[in-house]
Amino acid sequence: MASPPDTSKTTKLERYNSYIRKVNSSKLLAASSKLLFRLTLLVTLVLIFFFILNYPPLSDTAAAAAASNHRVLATSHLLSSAFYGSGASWEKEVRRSSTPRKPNGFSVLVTGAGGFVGTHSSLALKKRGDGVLGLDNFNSYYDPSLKRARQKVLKQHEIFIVEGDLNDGELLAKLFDIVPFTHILHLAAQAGVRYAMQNPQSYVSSNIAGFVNLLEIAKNADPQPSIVWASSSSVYGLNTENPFSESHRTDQPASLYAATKKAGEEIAHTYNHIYGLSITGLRFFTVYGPWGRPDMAYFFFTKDILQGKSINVYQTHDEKEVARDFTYIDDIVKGCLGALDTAEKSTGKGGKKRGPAQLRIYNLGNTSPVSVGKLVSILESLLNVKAKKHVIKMPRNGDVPYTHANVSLAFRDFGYKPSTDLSTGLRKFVKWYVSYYGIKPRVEKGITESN
Ligand SMILES: O=C(O)[C@H]1O[C@H](OP(=O)(O)OP(=O)(O)OC[C@H]2O[C@@H](n3ccc(=O)[nH]c3=O)[C@H](O)[C@@H]2O)[C@H](O)[C@@H](O)[C@@H]1O
Repeated sequence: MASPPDTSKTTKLERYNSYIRKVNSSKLLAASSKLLFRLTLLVTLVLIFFFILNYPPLSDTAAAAAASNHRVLATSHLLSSAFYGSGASWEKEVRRSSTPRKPNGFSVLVTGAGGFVGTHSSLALKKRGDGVLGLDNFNSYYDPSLKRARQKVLKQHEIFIVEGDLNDGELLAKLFDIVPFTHILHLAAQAGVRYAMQNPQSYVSSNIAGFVNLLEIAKNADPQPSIVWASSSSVYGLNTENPFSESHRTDQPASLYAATKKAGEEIAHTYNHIYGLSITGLRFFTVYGPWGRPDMAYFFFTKDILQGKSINVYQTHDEKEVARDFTYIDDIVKGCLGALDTAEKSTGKGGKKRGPAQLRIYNLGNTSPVSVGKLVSILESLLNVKAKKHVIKMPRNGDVPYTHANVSLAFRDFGYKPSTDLSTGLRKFVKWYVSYYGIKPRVEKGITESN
């Protein structure tokens, strides 16, 4: 009888193989569950991170605004690189918006296009046939819904705002890859004199680091654009000569805000000197008007007076009235366009200077200072409400007692001639304010009576 084949060896081998398979599969299982665990942990951490960044929601209080502002800047910086320009349609929008409609029209990058002066200037440029591309990070220094409402208006006029931060070099470089901008109107900034004591870093980040970043990109661009940018009357600081002329001292800033704007003027000198960038700085004097900034006195006085809240009216330490050369937005826009129109071409190419380039500084004011007390009484009559005034000594918060512009240089070079007095300008502002916030009936009488 034939003996059955000896299978003991193959059985052993099979058992051994099956053992190895089991070990391997349990190792695989362990490894994949480890991987799954790590992945879950990562996703949870990312979710927590974004939750923290976006919470609490926007608040009115200055402290919350400060924190929130920083968060938004940080998020916008992180997100913009990841999400901008994610497609052909985005690039198409960028090109379409920045293409001029008239022959020899400009192609202007307007930074801070969601801001007060940015919105008005963008509209004016677009209306006359220039191409305009906006850039804004929509931070929450003041109510972002107002910036979004301005963005809507720009969109209706076919102006596209790229959402991103000045400090995002990758984004800026990409924009210059797509569009050969002829000009930059640089209005993005951390504004406000008093807020600099609460959030000093935001001034350094926008007004210094952001400006340098923009100039770095501009100097490398081919063609190099001409640059017009917003400085501030606050650079005159403790200057006592009157009215303020561009030749007066600007080395005694009274606030960090003023110091960062003054730094911007010096930085502009450097980039002009080394790289041949054509740069014009405009010293704005307390700009006001429809679609204005809610952090400014005329704006929050209006809100507080209507709500029956008291307002603080500052006076100097020797009990004199505090006054400002309040300048209406339409005059400022004319000044911006005049500066753009007379800006010469930059002379450099690919980061190299090829000859001397234009470097200018101009005051854009109203040439007629008005006391804060008078501002309040104009508002009272327009709003038809008596203000609850607290006259107090100006806190030591960076404010200066008085501003007054001499604008003869801007008049000489581009015919700048402010034409709106404070009462007329405030009436236009109040008209806009009540219609924007839907409170027209209460103040209709005041606006019509003061017509
Ligand atoms: O022209 C400028 O350079 C600056 O103008 C404004 O700064 P400021 O003139 O201080 O404007 P507001 O903050 O609106 O103050 C206007 C006046 O009201 C006074 N004020 C402000 C706040 C307040 O509670 N009470 C009060 O009397 C201020 O002292 C000042 O005289 C802007 O906020 C700055 O961004 C800009 O650069």
